[in-house]
Amino acid sequence: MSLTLDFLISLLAILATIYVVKFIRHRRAFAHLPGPPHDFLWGHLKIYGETQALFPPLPHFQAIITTIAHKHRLPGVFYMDLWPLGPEQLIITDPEFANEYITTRRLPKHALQADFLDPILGKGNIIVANGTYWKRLHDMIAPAFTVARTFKMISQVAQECETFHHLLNEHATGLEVVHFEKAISALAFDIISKSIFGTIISSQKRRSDDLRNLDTIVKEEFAIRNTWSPLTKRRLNRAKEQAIRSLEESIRSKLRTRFDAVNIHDVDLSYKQNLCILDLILRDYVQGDSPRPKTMDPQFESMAINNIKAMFLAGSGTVTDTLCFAFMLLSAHPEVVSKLREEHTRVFSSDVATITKILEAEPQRLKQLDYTNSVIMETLRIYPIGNTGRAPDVPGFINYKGQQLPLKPETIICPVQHTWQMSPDVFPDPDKFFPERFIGMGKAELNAWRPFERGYRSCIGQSLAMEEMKAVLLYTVQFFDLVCHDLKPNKEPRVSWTKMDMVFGDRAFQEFLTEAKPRDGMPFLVKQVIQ
Ligand code: HEM
Repeated sequence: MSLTLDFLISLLAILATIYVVKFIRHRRAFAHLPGPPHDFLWGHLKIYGETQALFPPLPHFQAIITTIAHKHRLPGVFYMDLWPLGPEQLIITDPEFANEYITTRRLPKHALQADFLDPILGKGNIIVANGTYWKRLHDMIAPAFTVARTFKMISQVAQECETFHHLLNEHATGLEVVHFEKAISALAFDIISKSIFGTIISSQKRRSDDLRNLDTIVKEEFAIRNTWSPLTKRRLNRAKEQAIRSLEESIRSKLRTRFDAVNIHDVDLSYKQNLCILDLILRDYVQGDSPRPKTMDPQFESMAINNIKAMFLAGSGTVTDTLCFAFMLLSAHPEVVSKLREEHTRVFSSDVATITKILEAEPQRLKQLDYTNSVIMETLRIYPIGNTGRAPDVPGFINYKGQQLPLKPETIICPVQHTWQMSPDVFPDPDKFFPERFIGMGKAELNAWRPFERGYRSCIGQSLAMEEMKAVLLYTVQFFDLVCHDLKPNKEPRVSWTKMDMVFGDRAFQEFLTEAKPRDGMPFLVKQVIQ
Protein backbone atom coordinates (compact mmCIF):
# COMPACT_ATOMS: atom_id res chain seq x y z
CA MET A 1 0.00 0.00 0.00
CA SER A 2 2.66 2.46 1.08
CA LEU A 3 4.73 1.35 -1.93
CA THR A 4 1.90 2.33 -4.26
CA LEU A 5 1.50 5.66 -2.47
CA ASP A 6 5.24 6.34 -2.75
CA PHE A 7 5.08 5.50 -6.41
CA LEU A 8 2.13 7.85 -6.98
CA ILE A 9 3.81 10.71 -5.11
CA SER A 10 7.02 10.22 -7.09
CA LEU A 11 5.05 10.14 -10.33
CA LEU A 12 3.24 13.34 -9.42
CA ALA A 13 6.53 15.01 -8.49
CA ILE A 14 8.04 14.01 -11.87
CA LEU A 15 4.99 15.25 -13.77
CA ALA A 16 5.02 18.54 -11.82
CA THR A 17 8.73 19.01 -12.58
CA ILE A 18 8.18 18.31 -16.29
CA TYR A 19 5.31 20.82 -16.30
CA VAL A 20 7.36 23.49 -14.54
CA VAL A 21 10.32 22.99 -16.92
CA LYS A 22 7.95 23.16 -19.91
CA PHE A 23 6.29 26.24 -18.44
CA ILE A 24 9.59 28.07 -17.91
CA ARG A 25 10.90 27.11 -21.38
CA HIS A 26 7.66 28.14 -23.02
CA ARG A 27 7.37 31.53 -21.31
CA ARG A 28 11.08 32.27 -21.88
CA ALA A 29 10.74 31.52 -25.59
CA PHE A 30 8.11 34.25 -25.88
CA ALA A 31 9.74 36.87 -23.70
CA HIS A 32 11.62 38.48 -26.59
CA LEU A 33 9.32 37.80 -29.52
CA PRO A 34 7.24 40.62 -31.02
CA GLY A 35 3.91 40.94 -29.24
CA PRO A 36 2.12 42.81 -26.47
CA PRO A 37 3.89 43.07 -23.06
CA HIS A 38 4.61 39.52 -21.93
CA ASP A 39 4.16 38.33 -18.37
CA PHE A 40 6.27 35.44 -17.10
CA LEU A 41 3.39 33.96 -15.13
CA TRP A 42 0.47 34.72 -17.44
CA GLY A 43 2.03 34.99 -20.89
CA HIS A 44 -0.56 37.04 -22.79
CA LEU A 45 -3.54 35.47 -21.03
CA LYS A 46 -3.99 38.42 -18.70
CA ILE A 47 -3.84 41.02 -21.46
CA TYR A 48 -6.23 38.96 -23.56
CA GLY A 49 -8.68 38.58 -20.65
CA GLU A 50 -8.50 42.25 -19.70
CA THR A 51 -9.12 43.29 -23.30
CA GLN A 52 -11.98 40.84 -23.64
CA ALA A 53 -13.59 42.42 -20.57
CA LEU A 54 -13.81 45.77 -22.37
CA PHE A 55 -16.47 44.33 -24.67
CA PRO A 56 -20.00 43.05 -24.17
CA PRO A 57 -20.28 39.25 -23.63
CA LEU A 58 -18.80 36.83 -26.19
CA PRO A 59 -16.82 39.34 -28.22
CA HIS A 60 -15.21 38.09 -31.41
CA PHE A 61 -11.47 37.50 -31.06
CA GLN A 62 -10.77 39.72 -34.10
CA ALA A 63 -12.00 42.79 -32.15
CA ILE A 64 -9.83 41.76 -29.18
CA ILE A 65 -6.75 41.43 -31.40
CA THR A 66 -7.47 44.78 -33.07
CA THR A 67 -7.68 46.44 -29.66
CA ILE A 68 -4.42 44.88 -28.45
CA ALA A 69 -2.58 45.67 -31.72
CA HIS A 70 -3.86 49.24 -31.63
CA LYS A 71 -3.04 49.87 -27.98
CA HIS A 72 0.47 48.44 -28.10
CA ARG A 73 1.26 49.65 -31.64
CA LEU A 74 2.29 46.14 -32.62
CA PRO A 75 4.11 45.26 -35.83
CA GLY A 76 2.37 43.49 -38.75
CA VAL A 77 3.37 40.06 -37.44
CA PHE A 78 3.36 39.24 -33.74
CA TYR A 79 2.77 36.43 -31.28
CA MET A 80 0.09 35.74 -28.70
CA ASP A 81 1.06 33.33 -25.94
CA LEU A 82 -2.19 31.92 -24.57
CA TRP A 83 -0.69 28.65 -23.33
CA PRO A 84 -1.93 26.54 -21.55
CA LEU A 85 -5.50 27.72 -22.29
CA GLY A 86 -4.98 28.18 -26.01
CA PRO A 87 -2.42 27.52 -28.69
CA GLU A 88 0.44 29.82 -29.46
CA GLN A 89 -0.66 32.13 -32.22
CA LEU A 90 1.20 33.92 -34.96
CA ILE A 91 -0.97 36.93 -35.75
CA ILE A 92 -0.68 38.63 -39.12
CA THR A 93 -2.05 42.17 -39.33
CA ASP A 94 -0.03 43.32 -42.34
CA PRO A 95 -2.11 42.79 -45.51
CA GLU A 96 0.97 42.69 -47.74
CA PHE A 97 2.47 39.92 -45.67
CA ALA A 98 -0.89 38.08 -45.63
CA ASN A 99 -0.83 38.30 -49.38
CA GLU A 100 2.73 37.02 -49.59
CA TYR A 101 2.43 34.27 -47.01
CA ILE A 102 -1.21 33.10 -47.12
CA THR A 103 -2.38 33.85 -50.66
CA THR A 104 0.57 32.53 -52.57
CA ARG A 105 1.41 29.47 -50.44
CA ARG A 106 -0.68 26.43 -49.72
CA LEU A 107 -0.77 26.45 -45.93
CA PRO A 108 -3.01 23.67 -44.57
CA LYS A 109 -5.92 24.37 -42.25
CA HIS A 110 -4.86 24.10 -38.60
CA ALA A 111 -6.22 21.11 -36.68
CA LEU A 112 -7.87 23.48 -34.21
CA GLN A 113 -10.31 24.55 -36.90
CA ALA A 114 -11.57 20.97 -37.01
CA ASP A 115 -11.79 20.93 -33.19
CA PHE A 116 -13.90 24.08 -33.47
CA LEU A 117 -16.25 23.03 -36.29
CA ASP A 118 -16.48 19.23 -36.09
CA PRO A 119 -18.81 19.24 -33.05
CA ILE A 120 -21.25 21.19 -35.24
CA LEU A 121 -20.72 19.77 -38.71
CA GLY A 122 -19.24 16.33 -38.06
CA LYS A 123 -15.92 15.08 -39.37
CA GLY A 124 -14.62 15.38 -42.90
CA ASN A 125 -16.24 18.70 -43.85
CA ILE A 126 -14.67 20.75 -46.62
CA ILE A 127 -14.06 23.84 -44.46
CA VAL A 128 -11.46 22.11 -42.30
CA ALA A 129 -10.29 19.30 -44.59
CA ASN A 130 -6.75 19.10 -45.97
CA GLY A 131 -4.70 17.40 -48.68
CA THR A 132 -6.12 15.13 -51.36
CA TYR A 133 -9.33 14.60 -49.42
CA TRP A 134 -10.00 18.37 -49.49
CA LYS A 135 -9.11 18.49 -53.21
CA ARG A 136 -11.66 15.80 -53.97
CA LEU A 137 -14.36 17.67 -52.02
CA HIS A 138 -13.44 20.94 -53.67
CA ASP A 139 -13.54 19.50 -57.19
CA MET A 140 -16.87 17.88 -56.39
CA ILE A 141 -18.63 20.94 -54.96
CA ALA A 142 -17.02 23.97 -56.63
CA PRO A 143 -18.87 23.57 -59.98
CA ALA A 144 -22.08 24.53 -58.15
CA PHE A 145 -20.60 27.96 -57.36
CA THR A 146 -18.96 29.19 -60.55
CA VAL A 147 -19.85 32.71 -61.72
CA ALA A 148 -21.85 31.26 -64.63
CA ARG A 149 -23.76 28.98 -62.26
CA THR A 150 -24.45 31.89 -59.91
CA PHE A 151 -26.16 33.83 -62.69
CA LYS A 152 -28.22 30.75 -63.57
CA MET A 153 -29.44 30.80 -59.95
CA ILE A 154 -30.49 34.45 -60.04
CA SER A 155 -34.10 33.93 -61.13
CA GLN A 156 -34.57 31.72 -58.07
CA VAL A 157 -32.79 34.29 -55.91
CA ALA A 158 -35.09 36.98 -57.33
CA GLN A 159 -38.20 35.00 -56.41
CA GLU A 160 -36.97 34.46 -52.87
CA CYS A 161 -36.13 38.18 -52.58
CA GLU A 162 -39.60 39.07 -53.82
CA THR A 163 -41.08 36.85 -51.12
CA PHE A 164 -38.83 38.57 -48.58
CA HIS A 165 -40.06 41.95 -49.83
CA HIS A 166 -43.72 40.96 -49.48
CA LEU A 167 -43.17 39.53 -46.00
CA LEU A 168 -41.48 42.78 -44.92
CA ASN A 169 -44.35 44.70 -46.44
CA GLU A 170 -46.79 42.87 -44.18
CA HIS A 171 -44.92 44.21 -41.14
CA ALA A 172 -44.07 47.65 -42.51
CA THR A 173 -46.27 49.57 -40.10
CA GLY A 174 -43.41 51.40 -38.43
CA LEU A 175 -44.55 49.93 -35.11
CA GLU A 176 -43.83 46.21 -35.34
CA VAL A 177 -40.39 44.89 -34.52
CA VAL A 178 -38.90 42.67 -37.23
CA HIS A 179 -35.92 40.56 -36.23
CA PHE A 180 -33.79 40.76 -39.34
CA GLU A 181 -31.40 37.98 -38.37
CA LYS A 182 -34.27 35.52 -38.25
CA ALA A 183 -35.97 36.85 -41.38
CA ILE A 184 -32.82 36.99 -43.52
CA SER A 185 -31.56 33.61 -42.34
CA ALA A 186 -34.75 32.02 -43.72
CA LEU A 187 -34.22 33.78 -47.05
CA ALA A 188 -30.55 32.76 -47.24
CA PHE A 189 -31.42 29.22 -46.16
CA ASP A 190 -33.97 28.91 -48.97
CA ILE A 191 -31.38 30.03 -51.50
CA ILE A 192 -28.62 27.71 -50.32
CA SER A 193 -31.11 24.83 -50.05
CA LYS A 194 -31.98 25.35 -53.70
CA SER A 195 -28.25 25.11 -54.53
CA ILE A 196 -27.95 21.94 -52.50
CA PHE A 197 -31.11 20.03 -53.38
CA GLY A 198 -32.29 21.75 -56.54
CA THR A 199 -35.72 22.14 -54.96
CA ILE A 200 -37.47 24.89 -53.02
CA ILE A 201 -37.84 24.67 -49.24
CA SER A 202 -39.93 27.83 -48.52
CA SER A 203 -38.48 28.42 -45.09
CA GLN A 204 -39.43 32.07 -45.33
CA LYS A 205 -43.12 31.24 -45.25
CA ARG A 206 -42.86 28.46 -42.66
CA ARG A 207 -39.51 28.12 -40.93
CA SER A 208 -38.17 24.73 -42.01
CA ASP A 209 -37.25 22.07 -39.48
CA ASP A 210 -33.80 21.86 -41.09
CA LEU A 211 -33.10 25.52 -40.37
CA ARG A 212 -34.51 25.25 -36.86
CA ASN A 213 -32.29 22.24 -36.18
CA LEU A 214 -29.20 23.96 -37.58
CA ASP A 215 -29.88 26.96 -35.31
CA THR A 216 -30.31 24.67 -32.31
CA ILE A 217 -27.06 22.79 -33.00
CA VAL A 218 -25.04 26.03 -33.15
CA LYS A 219 -26.80 27.63 -30.17
CA GLU A 220 -26.47 24.59 -27.91
CA GLU A 221 -22.86 23.88 -28.91
CA PHE A 222 -21.77 27.38 -27.89
CA ALA A 223 -23.87 27.25 -24.73
CA ILE A 224 -22.04 23.99 -23.87
CA ARG A 225 -18.68 25.69 -24.45
CA ASN A 226 -19.64 28.63 -22.27
CA THR A 227 -20.84 26.79 -19.18
CA TRP A 228 -18.77 25.06 -16.50
CA SER A 229 -21.63 23.04 -15.06
CA PRO A 230 -21.47 19.34 -16.10
CA LEU A 231 -25.21 18.97 -15.53
CA THR A 232 -26.03 21.91 -17.80
CA LYS A 233 -23.54 20.61 -20.36
CA ARG A 234 -25.32 17.22 -20.34
CA ARG A 235 -28.73 18.79 -20.78
CA LEU A 236 -27.57 21.04 -23.61
CA ASN A 237 -25.75 18.17 -25.26
CA ARG A 238 -28.94 16.12 -25.32
CA ALA A 239 -30.77 18.94 -27.11
CA LYS A 240 -27.89 19.34 -29.54
CA GLU A 241 -27.67 15.61 -30.30
CA GLN A 242 -31.43 15.48 -30.91
CA ALA A 243 -31.18 18.37 -33.39
CA ILE A 244 -28.20 16.72 -35.13
CA ARG A 245 -30.15 13.45 -35.48
CA SER A 246 -33.17 15.22 -36.96
CA LEU A 247 -31.14 17.31 -39.40
CA GLU A 248 -29.08 14.33 -40.51
CA GLU A 249 -32.18 12.19 -40.92
CA SER A 250 -33.74 14.82 -43.15
CA ILE A 251 -30.60 15.12 -45.32
CA ARG A 252 -30.17 11.33 -45.41
CA SER A 253 -33.70 10.82 -46.67
CA LYS A 254 -33.20 13.33 -49.53
CA LEU A 255 -29.82 11.81 -50.36
CA ARG A 256 -31.20 8.24 -50.46
CA THR A 257 -34.26 9.24 -52.49
CA ARG A 258 -32.03 10.89 -55.06
CA PHE A 259 -29.58 7.97 -55.03
CA ASP A 260 -32.45 5.54 -55.68
CA ALA A 261 -33.72 7.76 -58.48
CA VAL A 262 -30.27 7.75 -60.03
CA ASN A 263 -30.06 3.98 -59.84
CA ILE A 264 -33.62 3.01 -60.69
CA HIS A 265 -34.36 5.60 -63.35
CA ASP A 266 -30.79 5.96 -64.55
CA VAL A 267 -30.93 9.73 -64.01
CA ASP A 268 -28.41 11.69 -66.02
CA LEU A 269 -25.72 13.08 -63.74
CA SER A 270 -23.72 14.64 -66.52
CA TYR A 271 -21.90 17.88 -65.81
CA LYS A 272 -24.21 20.38 -67.48
CA GLN A 273 -27.55 18.84 -66.60
CA ASN A 274 -27.29 18.68 -62.87
CA LEU A 275 -25.51 21.20 -60.86
CA CYS A 276 -27.20 20.97 -57.50
CA ILE A 277 -24.71 19.93 -54.85
CA LEU A 278 -26.58 16.71 -54.11
CA ASP A 279 -26.11 15.55 -57.70
CA LEU A 280 -22.51 16.67 -57.83
CA ILE A 281 -21.80 14.57 -54.73
CA LEU A 282 -23.66 11.57 -56.15
CA ARG A 283 -21.92 11.93 -59.49
CA ASP A 284 -18.60 11.61 -57.69
CA TYR A 285 -19.85 8.39 -56.07
CA VAL A 286 -21.48 6.57 -58.96
CA GLN A 287 -19.43 7.79 -61.88
CA GLY A 288 -17.05 5.27 -63.29
CA ASP A 289 -18.51 2.39 -61.26
CA SER A 290 -20.14 -0.13 -63.52
CA PRO A 291 -22.57 -1.49 -62.52
CA ARG A 292 -23.58 1.40 -60.28
CA PRO A 293 -23.48 0.60 -56.55
CA LYS A 294 -26.88 -0.63 -55.35
CA THR A 295 -26.55 0.65 -51.81
CA MET A 296 -24.75 3.60 -50.36
CA ASP A 297 -21.51 3.03 -48.52
CA PRO A 298 -22.02 4.35 -44.92
CA GLN A 299 -18.69 6.20 -45.04
CA PHE A 300 -19.70 7.98 -48.23
CA GLU A 301 -23.13 8.75 -46.79
CA SER A 302 -21.64 10.33 -43.69
CA MET A 303 -19.21 12.42 -45.81
CA ALA A 304 -22.10 13.61 -47.98
CA ILE A 305 -24.30 14.51 -45.00
CA ASN A 306 -21.55 16.40 -43.18
CA ASN A 307 -20.67 18.39 -46.27
CA ILE A 308 -24.29 19.28 -46.94
CA LYS A 309 -24.44 20.54 -43.33
CA ALA A 310 -21.28 22.57 -44.07
CA MET A 311 -22.97 24.16 -47.09
CA PHE A 312 -26.05 25.00 -45.00
CA LEU A 313 -23.90 26.68 -42.38
CA ALA A 314 -21.44 28.46 -44.68
CA GLY A 315 -24.13 29.49 -47.13
CA SER A 316 -26.73 30.94 -44.80
CA GLY A 317 -25.08 32.34 -41.65
CA THR A 318 -22.45 34.44 -43.41
CA VAL A 319 -24.87 36.14 -45.80
CA THR A 320 -27.33 36.76 -42.96
CA ASP A 321 -24.67 38.35 -40.74
CA THR A 322 -23.34 40.59 -43.51
CA LEU A 323 -26.79 41.83 -44.51
CA CYS A 324 -27.72 42.50 -40.87
CA PHE A 325 -24.65 44.72 -40.48
CA ALA A 326 -25.32 46.38 -43.85
CA PHE A 327 -28.85 47.32 -42.79
CA MET A 328 -27.58 48.51 -39.41
CA LEU A 329 -24.99 50.78 -41.04
CA LEU A 330 -27.48 52.03 -43.66
CA SER A 331 -29.98 52.99 -40.95
CA ALA A 332 -27.54 55.68 -39.80
CA HIS A 333 -26.44 56.80 -43.27
CA PRO A 334 -29.30 58.36 -45.26
CA GLU A 335 -26.82 59.75 -47.82
CA VAL A 336 -25.75 56.18 -48.72
CA VAL A 337 -29.38 55.04 -48.82
CA SER A 338 -30.22 57.86 -51.30
CA LYS A 339 -27.41 56.81 -53.62
CA LEU A 340 -28.49 53.17 -53.45
CA ARG A 341 -32.07 54.12 -54.26
CA GLU A 342 -30.96 56.19 -57.22
CA GLU A 343 -28.85 53.31 -58.55
CA HIS A 344 -31.63 50.75 -58.09
CA THR A 345 -34.26 52.77 -59.95
CA ARG A 346 -31.81 53.77 -62.69
CA VAL A 347 -30.41 50.30 -63.36
CA PHE A 348 -33.57 48.32 -62.58
CA SER A 349 -36.96 49.77 -61.65
CA SER A 350 -38.93 50.99 -58.67
CA ASP A 351 -41.51 48.31 -59.23
CA VAL A 352 -40.93 44.94 -57.57
CA ALA A 353 -42.55 42.78 -60.26
CA THR A 354 -40.55 44.58 -62.97
CA ILE A 355 -37.29 43.99 -61.07
CA THR A 356 -38.05 40.27 -60.96
CA LYS A 357 -38.85 40.20 -64.68
CA ILE A 358 -35.59 41.97 -65.52
CA LEU A 359 -33.56 39.65 -63.30
CA GLU A 360 -35.17 36.58 -64.87
CA ALA A 361 -34.41 37.79 -68.37
CA GLU A 362 -31.07 39.43 -67.73
CA PRO A 363 -29.49 38.31 -64.45
CA GLN A 364 -26.12 39.80 -65.45
CA ARG A 365 -27.59 43.26 -64.96
CA LEU A 366 -26.78 42.85 -61.26
CA LYS A 367 -23.18 43.47 -62.30
CA GLN A 368 -24.10 47.08 -63.07
CA LEU A 369 -24.89 47.77 -59.41
CA ASP A 370 -21.44 49.19 -58.69
CA TYR A 371 -22.45 51.33 -55.74
CA THR A 372 -24.43 48.49 -54.16
CA ASN A 373 -21.37 46.29 -54.57
CA SER A 374 -19.28 48.91 -52.76
CA VAL A 375 -21.81 49.10 -49.92
CA ILE A 376 -21.43 45.37 -49.35
CA MET A 377 -17.64 45.56 -49.59
CA GLU A 378 -17.60 48.42 -47.10
CA THR A 379 -19.83 46.46 -44.72
CA LEU A 380 -17.49 43.47 -44.93
CA ARG A 381 -14.48 45.74 -44.39
CA ILE A 382 -15.89 47.01 -41.09
CA TYR A 383 -17.59 43.76 -40.14
CA PRO A 384 -15.71 40.79 -41.62
CA ILE A 385 -17.55 37.58 -40.81
CA GLY A 386 -15.08 34.71 -41.17
CA ASN A 387 -11.42 34.05 -40.43
CA THR A 388 -8.96 31.35 -41.23
CA GLY A 389 -6.47 29.50 -39.03
CA ARG A 390 -3.57 27.81 -40.77
CA ALA A 391 -0.69 25.53 -39.85
CA PRO A 392 2.86 26.14 -41.15
CA ASP A 393 3.66 24.32 -44.39
CA VAL A 394 7.35 24.38 -43.44
CA PRO A 395 7.90 24.84 -39.69
CA GLY A 396 11.11 26.56 -38.64
CA PHE A 397 11.27 30.27 -39.37
CA ILE A 398 9.53 32.93 -41.39
CA ASN A 399 11.11 36.16 -42.53
CA TYR A 400 9.24 39.35 -41.83
CA LYS A 401 10.90 42.66 -42.70
CA GLY A 402 14.38 41.23 -42.22
CA GLN A 403 13.52 39.48 -38.96
CA GLN A 404 13.62 35.70 -38.57
CA LEU A 405 10.60 34.62 -36.55
CA PRO A 406 10.27 31.07 -35.16
CA LEU A 407 7.37 28.90 -36.23
CA LYS A 408 6.56 25.64 -34.43
CA PRO A 409 4.57 22.89 -36.17
CA GLU A 410 1.68 23.43 -33.71
CA THR A 411 1.53 27.24 -34.05
CA ILE A 412 -1.74 28.52 -35.44
CA ILE A 413 -1.29 31.23 -38.07
CA CYS A 414 -4.09 33.79 -37.97
CA PRO A 415 -4.34 36.58 -40.53
CA VAL A 416 -6.66 39.01 -38.73
CA GLN A 417 -8.13 41.08 -41.56
CA HIS A 418 -10.29 43.08 -39.13
CA THR A 419 -7.18 44.72 -37.66
CA TRP A 420 -5.82 46.07 -40.95
CA GLN A 421 -9.27 46.74 -42.41
CA MET A 422 -9.81 49.08 -39.44
CA SER A 423 -6.33 50.61 -39.67
CA PRO A 424 -5.93 54.20 -40.96
CA ASP A 425 -2.64 53.18 -42.60
CA VAL A 426 -4.51 50.81 -44.90
CA PHE A 427 -8.01 52.31 -45.19
CA PRO A 428 -8.02 56.04 -44.35
CA ASP A 429 -10.67 57.14 -41.83
CA PRO A 430 -11.51 53.48 -41.18
CA ASP A 431 -14.34 54.10 -38.70
CA LYS A 432 -16.32 55.93 -41.38
CA PHE A 433 -18.90 54.00 -43.41
CA PHE A 434 -17.82 55.27 -46.82
CA PRO A 435 -18.62 52.87 -49.71
CA GLU A 436 -17.16 55.35 -52.24
CA ARG A 437 -13.66 54.32 -51.14
CA PHE A 438 -14.03 51.14 -53.21
CA ILE A 439 -15.15 52.82 -56.45
CA GLY A 440 -12.27 52.56 -58.93
CA MET A 441 -9.90 51.17 -56.30
CA GLY A 442 -6.70 49.71 -57.78
CA LYS A 443 -5.97 45.98 -57.68
CA ALA A 444 -3.02 46.35 -55.31
CA GLU A 445 -5.12 48.25 -52.75
CA LEU A 446 -7.98 45.80 -53.19
CA ASN A 447 -5.70 42.98 -52.06
CA ALA A 448 -6.04 44.34 -48.53
CA TRP A 449 -9.76 43.55 -48.60
CA ARG A 450 -10.03 39.85 -47.79
CA PRO A 451 -13.35 38.97 -46.13
CA PHE A 452 -13.58 35.90 -48.38
CA GLU A 453 -9.92 35.06 -47.77
CA ARG A 454 -7.66 34.76 -50.79
CA GLY A 455 -5.65 31.96 -52.33
CA TYR A 456 -6.42 28.30 -52.76
CA ARG A 457 -8.73 28.10 -49.71
CA SER A 458 -10.75 31.22 -50.43
CA CYS A 459 -14.52 31.07 -50.15
CA ILE A 460 -16.12 29.02 -52.94
CA GLY A 461 -19.49 30.70 -52.39
CA GLN A 462 -18.34 34.31 -52.80
CA SER A 463 -19.86 34.93 -56.20
CA LEU A 464 -23.26 33.61 -55.07
CA ALA A 465 -22.97 35.52 -51.80
CA MET A 466 -22.19 38.86 -53.46
CA GLU A 467 -24.97 38.63 -56.09
CA GLU A 468 -27.46 37.37 -53.52
CA MET A 469 -26.69 40.26 -51.15
CA LYS A 470 -26.97 42.80 -53.97
CA ALA A 471 -30.37 41.35 -54.88
CA VAL A 472 -31.61 41.57 -51.27
CA LEU A 473 -30.63 45.25 -51.09
CA LEU A 474 -32.30 45.84 -54.47
CA TYR A 475 -35.62 44.49 -53.16
CA THR A 476 -35.56 46.39 -49.86
CA VAL A 477 -33.65 49.67 -49.72
CA GLN A 478 -35.84 51.70 -52.10
CA PHE A 479 -39.08 50.40 -50.61
CA PHE A 480 -38.53 50.54 -46.85
CA ASP A 481 -37.16 52.89 -44.24
CA LEU A 482 -35.45 50.97 -41.48
CA VAL A 483 -34.90 52.18 -37.94
CA CYS A 484 -32.79 50.13 -35.51
CA HIS A 485 -35.08 49.22 -32.62
CA ASP A 486 -34.12 49.64 -28.99
CA LEU A 487 -30.65 51.08 -29.54
CA LYS A 488 -28.73 51.98 -26.43
CA PRO A 489 -25.79 54.07 -27.67
CA ASN A 490 -22.78 54.02 -25.37
CA LYS A 491 -21.90 57.39 -23.84
CA GLU A 492 -18.19 56.69 -24.16
CA PRO A 493 -16.64 54.40 -26.75
CA ARG A 494 -15.62 51.07 -25.27
CA VAL A 495 -12.39 50.94 -27.30
CA SER A 496 -10.13 53.47 -28.98
CA TRP A 497 -10.38 52.32 -32.62
CA THR A 498 -14.13 52.79 -33.12
CA LYS A 499 -16.91 55.11 -32.05
CA MET A 500 -19.60 53.06 -33.76
CA ASP A 501 -20.93 52.03 -30.35
CA MET A 502 -21.82 55.66 -29.64
CA VAL A 503 -24.39 55.23 -32.42
CA PHE A 504 -25.34 51.55 -32.28
CA GLY A 505 -24.51 50.68 -28.67
CA ASP A 506 -23.12 47.19 -28.08
CA ARG A 507 -24.68 46.03 -31.32
CA ALA A 508 -21.62 47.61 -32.93
CA PHE A 509 -19.55 44.67 -31.65
CA GLN A 510 -19.84 41.27 -33.28
CA GLU A 511 -20.57 38.21 -31.18
CA PHE A 512 -18.39 35.10 -31.52
CA LEU A 513 -20.34 31.99 -32.45
CA THR A 514 -19.45 30.00 -35.57
CA GLU A 515 -18.78 33.33 -37.29
CA ALA A 516 -18.78 36.98 -36.23
CA LYS A 517 -22.51 37.44 -35.74
CA PRO A 518 -24.87 40.31 -34.91
CA ARG A 519 -26.17 40.70 -31.35
CA ASP A 520 -29.83 40.90 -30.32
CA GLY A 521 -31.10 39.40 -33.60
CA MET A 522 -30.89 42.87 -35.26
CA PRO A 523 -34.39 44.21 -34.56
CA PHE A 524 -35.72 46.93 -36.88
CA LEU A 525 -38.88 48.98 -37.21
CA VAL A 526 -39.85 48.90 -40.88
CA LYS A 527 -41.87 51.57 -42.69
CA GLN A 528 -42.89 51.79 -46.33
CA VAL A 529 -41.19 54.58 -48.22
CA ILE A 530 -43.73 57.11 -49.46
CA GLN A 531 -42.92 57.41 -53.17
C1 HEM B 1 -20.82 37.11 -46.96
C2 HEM B 1 -20.74 35.84 -47.22
C3 HEM B 1 -19.54 34.97 -46.99
C4 HEM B 1 -18.35 35.24 -46.38
C5 HEM B 1 -17.90 36.55 -45.74
C6 HEM B 1 -17.55 34.04 -46.45
C7 HEM B 1 -16.26 33.94 -45.96
C8 HEM B 1 -15.48 32.80 -46.07
C9 HEM B 1 -14.13 32.69 -45.58
C10 HEM B 1 -13.35 33.78 -44.86
C11 HEM B 1 -13.71 31.43 -45.86
C12 HEM B 1 -12.36 30.83 -45.49
C13 HEM B 1 -12.55 30.13 -44.16
C14 HEM B 1 -11.30 29.47 -43.66
O1 HEM B 1 -10.25 29.57 -44.26
O2 HEM B 1 -11.42 28.82 -42.61
C15 HEM B 1 -14.79 30.75 -46.52
C16 HEM B 1 -14.73 29.44 -46.96
C17 HEM B 1 -15.80 28.77 -47.50
N1 HEM B 1 -17.03 29.28 -47.82
FE1 HEM B 1 -17.62 31.20 -47.55
N2 HEM B 1 -18.27 33.06 -47.07
C18 HEM B 1 -19.49 33.59 -47.44
C19 HEM B 1 -20.50 32.95 -48.12
C20 HEM B 1 -20.48 31.64 -48.52
C21 HEM B 1 -21.53 30.98 -49.25
C22 HEM B 1 -22.84 31.61 -49.74
C23 HEM B 1 -21.16 29.69 -49.41
C24 HEM B 1 -21.96 28.64 -50.11
C25 HEM B 1 -22.10 27.44 -49.65
C26 HEM B 1 -19.84 29.53 -48.81
C27 HEM B 1 -19.11 28.37 -48.78
C28 HEM B 1 -17.81 28.28 -48.33
C29 HEM B 1 -17.05 27.05 -48.34
C30 HEM B 1 -17.53 25.69 -48.81
C31 HEM B 1 -15.78 27.36 -47.83
C32 HEM B 1 -14.60 26.40 -47.66
C33 HEM B 1 -13.81 26.42 -48.95
C34 HEM B 1 -12.56 25.57 -48.89
O3 HEM B 1 -11.95 25.43 -47.84
O4 HEM B 1 -12.19 25.06 -49.95
N3 HEM B 1 -19.47 30.74 -48.28
N4 HEM B 1 -15.85 31.59 -46.65
